[in-house]
Amino acid sequence: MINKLYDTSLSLLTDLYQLTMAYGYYQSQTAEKEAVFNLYFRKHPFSSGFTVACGLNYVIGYLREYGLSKKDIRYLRTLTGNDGKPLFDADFLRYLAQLEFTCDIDAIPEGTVVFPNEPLLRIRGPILQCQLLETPLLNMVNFQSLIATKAARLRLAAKDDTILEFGLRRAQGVDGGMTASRAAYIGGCDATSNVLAGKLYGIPVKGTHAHSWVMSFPDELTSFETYARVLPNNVTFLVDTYDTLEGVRNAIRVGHTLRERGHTLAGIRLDSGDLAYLSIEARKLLDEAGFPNTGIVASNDLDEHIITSLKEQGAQINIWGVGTKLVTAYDQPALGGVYKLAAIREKNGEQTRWEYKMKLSEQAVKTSTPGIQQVRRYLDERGNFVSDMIYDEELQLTDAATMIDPLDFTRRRKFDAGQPYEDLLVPIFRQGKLVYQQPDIHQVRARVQQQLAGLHPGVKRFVNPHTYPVGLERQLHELKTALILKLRGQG
Ligand SMILES: Nc1ncnc2c1ncn2[C@@H]1O[C@H](COP(=O)(O)OP(=O)(O)OP(=O)(O)O)[C@@H](O)[C@H]1O
Ligand SMILES: O=P(O)(O)OC[C@H]1O[C@H](OP(=O)(O)OP(=O)(O)O)[C@H](O)[C@@H]1O
Ligand SMILES: O=C(O)c1cccnc1
Repeated sequence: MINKLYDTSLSLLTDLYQLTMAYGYYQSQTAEKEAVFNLYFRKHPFSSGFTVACGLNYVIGYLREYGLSKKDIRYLRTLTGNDGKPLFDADFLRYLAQLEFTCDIDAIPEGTVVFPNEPLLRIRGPILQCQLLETPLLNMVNFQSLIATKAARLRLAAKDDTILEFGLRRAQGVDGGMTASRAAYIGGCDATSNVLAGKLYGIPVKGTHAHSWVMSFPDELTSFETYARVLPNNVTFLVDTYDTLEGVRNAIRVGHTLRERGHTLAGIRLDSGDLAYLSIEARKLLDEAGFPNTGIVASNDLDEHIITSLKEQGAQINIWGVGTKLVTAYDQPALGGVYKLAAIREKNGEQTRWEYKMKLSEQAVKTSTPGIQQVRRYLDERGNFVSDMIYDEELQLTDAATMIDPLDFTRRRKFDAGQPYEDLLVPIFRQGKLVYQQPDIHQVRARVQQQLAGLHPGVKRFVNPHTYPVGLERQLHELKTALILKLRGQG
């Protein structure tokens, strides 16, 4: 899908330092060393209690087409170092030209609610390949997860109302607009105004009309009459160009004509002023005139907090048009996902064994977790999510397990063998071959709502949400502690 937007190979969509490190691995004969990297984030965006995983579909599309083209190699040949000499030698460029993607990838499916420090993607394979993928995978997963989370929050605020995504004009460029429309639909929007997103992703497209339509006629009534004549099956009038409530009266006048011709006045749209007051007044006018089923759309810099407030004020709005603050993730424009090395397979004579790796940091939250990680989500008897435990697949895990709270090691939870669970990471690629049956976009969207239903309401509230419990399985915790002590020279 992503490759369709650009008439070029996207295999150079990476930071230069990935290529220089790849060159380093190649020249030091370690390029093929098996490694495991994890992609995870450390903090929810928007002070949210949850994040929605999104972007895997792009990752799959990217990796299926992976391979440097002749033009890519020609370009790399032109790169020079500080001394003006070529950065890469011819042997390395030949190696890159023949490079095929052969990694194993496991991932948490799109539409799953996820939490800090859980690997959303686990990449295992030759270290050179894993390294090259750091930047594109982060690029795809960070942004789409951010927007899907914002949209899921809008859905929580709007409850059963319709949400239309109107963001394309304010989005961060062409691809930002496209991926935002996709992620917004997955997160819970019902339709987009972005027609290319409709075509490429199968998202329903919807819209009203702009002020310019009204302004291009001598008066508002004529503009509404003309619109209704041409598009009688798509009538939602923007009523605030001159005077909002007068606009509603004009909409009602044309609504009667539409009705006589067998059509309906589907809606009116408010785009300025006090949306609570105006929607209540508009609702009264519409009801009194016999249009109780005509919808009221509101737009104008909306976000989940304004929608919540408008609902508390009794606003009579049942369709929310949301643009700028959704597609730009206005209050937090990036998710800080990272990609960290967790293990390398070392040779010891004929034997090989995993050597676990971790990054220490002055800040405890920035210390990475080593190991071949999997996430086990424990459920209660009704299928509600109880807690997530990160464990190491290489360590023997019996069905009964103890989870340690990473912020307070004295806090432990025991799960007995009968406790239902689901392991979240599923195989996506094996040896570079896709082994995953991809759900369609509508199934992913439905999954978000199923997942949100599994979360305690406290985790979903906007103000000081409850922290969903995520911990390390005891053996992994002990291994991590031992490794920290060793790296600090105290082990
Ligand atoms: N009753 C309300 N309660 C809370 N927020 C509201 C209410 N009515 C409108 N808003 C929000 O307040 C902000 C109003 O912004 P602003 O003052 O720029 O709009 P406006 O002057 O009415 O319209 P515009 O400048 O776009 O023509 C918008 O984000 C809007 O969604
Ligand atoms: O407010 P947003 O959430 O971004 O939603 C999209 C906005 O785009 C349109 O207005 P436009 O930007 O053309 O002009 P306006 O701001 O003057 O209404 C529309 O009328 C909305 O107000
Ligand atoms: O269809 C609409 O009403 C619309 C589309 C894009 C931006 N604002 C509004």
